Amino acid sequence: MDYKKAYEEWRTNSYFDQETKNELESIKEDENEIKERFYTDLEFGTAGLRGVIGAGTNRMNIYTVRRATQGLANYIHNVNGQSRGVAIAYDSRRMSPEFADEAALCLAANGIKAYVFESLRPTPELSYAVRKLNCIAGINITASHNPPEYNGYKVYWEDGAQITPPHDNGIMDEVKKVVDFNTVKTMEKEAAKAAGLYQVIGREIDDSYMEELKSNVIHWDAIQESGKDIKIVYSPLHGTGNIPARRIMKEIGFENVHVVKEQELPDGEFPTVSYPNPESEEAFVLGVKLAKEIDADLVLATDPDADRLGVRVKDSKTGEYHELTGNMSGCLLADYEIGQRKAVKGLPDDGALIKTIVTTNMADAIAKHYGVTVIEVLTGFKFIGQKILGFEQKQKGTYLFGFEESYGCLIGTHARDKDAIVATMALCEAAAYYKTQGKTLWDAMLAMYEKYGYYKDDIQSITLKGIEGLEKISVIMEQLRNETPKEIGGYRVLAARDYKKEEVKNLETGEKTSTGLPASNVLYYELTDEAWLCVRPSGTEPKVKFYYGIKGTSIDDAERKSKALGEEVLAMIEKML
Ligand SMILES: O=P([O-])(O)O[C@H]1O[C@H](COP(=O)(O)O)[C@@H](O)[C@H](O)[C@H]1O
Ligand SMILES: [Mg+2]
Repeated sequence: MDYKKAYEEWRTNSYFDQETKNELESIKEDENEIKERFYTDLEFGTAGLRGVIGAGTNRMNIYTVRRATQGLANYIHNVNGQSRGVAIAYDSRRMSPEFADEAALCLAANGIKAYVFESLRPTPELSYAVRKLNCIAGINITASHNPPEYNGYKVYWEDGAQITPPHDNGIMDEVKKVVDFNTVKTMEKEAAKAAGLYQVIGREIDDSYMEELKSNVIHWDAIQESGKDIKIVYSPLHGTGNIPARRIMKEIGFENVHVVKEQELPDGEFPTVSYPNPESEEAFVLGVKLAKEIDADLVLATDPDADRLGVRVKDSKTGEYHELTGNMSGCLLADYEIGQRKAVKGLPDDGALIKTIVTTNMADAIAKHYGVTVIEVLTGFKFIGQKILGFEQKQKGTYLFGFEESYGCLIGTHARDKDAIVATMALCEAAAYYKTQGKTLWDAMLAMYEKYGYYKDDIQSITLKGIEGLEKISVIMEQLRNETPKEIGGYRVLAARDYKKEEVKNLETGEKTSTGLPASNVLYYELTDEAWLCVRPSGTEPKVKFYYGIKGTSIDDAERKSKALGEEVLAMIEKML
């Protein structure tokens, strides 16, 4: 893309507003900034569009949001779905309500009805609303847990999952075809409302969403018995979780919930953290502080769009609060949900647990224990959603549970994206259930290690921003791709999977087989002693991620092995930078 030409167009064309032009004027001496903003169009990644808010083609602003929506509208017309409408939600970020309205009014101007939530809502509720309202698609304006300068645009198809092939490519192609901004339609809100093309939604969807969640409770008896004794600290991290997470806990019988006041209200600047990711240590500082003051059993935090649930659980022996990673809380919930479902009503013959290629191998051990099939997909909850649709259509299988490496799981099939509200509900229920057995969630976690093995998984992510960062990430990937390591951290490489080439190479025999998954820029090394390492560029943040896992013989052994491999991985990264 000729970035100078694009920059000039945005500065001079009467289509763009004065504020945008002023912003662009202020960078006229900064060649690099101009290039960063205009060298490309913002592209769809793991979870739709995500970018820094500001003027430019590679930024999130009303023009790029309208353009993406015009492409979506064109695609909806291509498949003749215009009569079904599109559900739209947004989070607590800067510009989120404005972008939601821009999307709605672009759709309306294209004759497609928009159902817009009256105020902020979680991602999983939007996913639910798409199916509930029989919409053809859905949009959520959110950049999840990214830093405050970001916003984003998640796109859902009629099944309630984020777009995957063929719709993602179809939509992206339509977006690319929108080259002239004057072909992007919009209309006035009052006119859209009068024409019945802009409908506000809220309460009815909230109520039925809550009912759907509750239908997944297995042990009402346990909640009744010990729910009120469990003390919970909860933080919505300034996002959308506050109302729904508290509502579900209250409605199922957890009354002893203490909200982190400083993080209670929606605020797109996320003033108490540098970025609102429950996976970061700082997100839990205030929550754990409050937990210690009141002696809480668990600390929960949802990310701004409430699809990730972060967890800390109290160790009754030491009084310490242990972090549960996404893998750990995912396993805890998988074991509880599948195990208790089996005990209470039995499992379907074709029950399946869905994980991604970077989810812990403990998931496989759990599935094996309950005689359940494991299905592996690429990173991105959308691929788990895609499997659920497959089960509904023609593929054999019944969805039991699905989870990722990062925080994110889904209990039930009401939503087709990860759901931190239902996860909050299930985790509280599990805490109540284990309490009736005299155990804490941490005890349950320890019991799982004993039962399934001491799996420990971790990640090292390196942030590499901008055009230069992208290039570095691509150099790292190519370097590894061209020179397969024979050994990593003292473990021999048994097989190297190159998901881009869709190929698994057995390093001992030289034999090549297929990965069985669609092409994706991911490298995966199977190591001796059930260890592994996987490298992929993030599709939501300017990062390259190194995921790894080991299996130990005790907690201490696993800690030691994981730390050692982590150091080796860091040294490897250091060398490549
Ligand atoms: O950011 P969220 O909570 O929407 O989560 C999104 O990004 C995560 C990380 O993706 P990546 O490793 O490509 O950055 C994905 O696992 C998840 O499925 C996706 O919805
Ligand atoms: Mg999120």
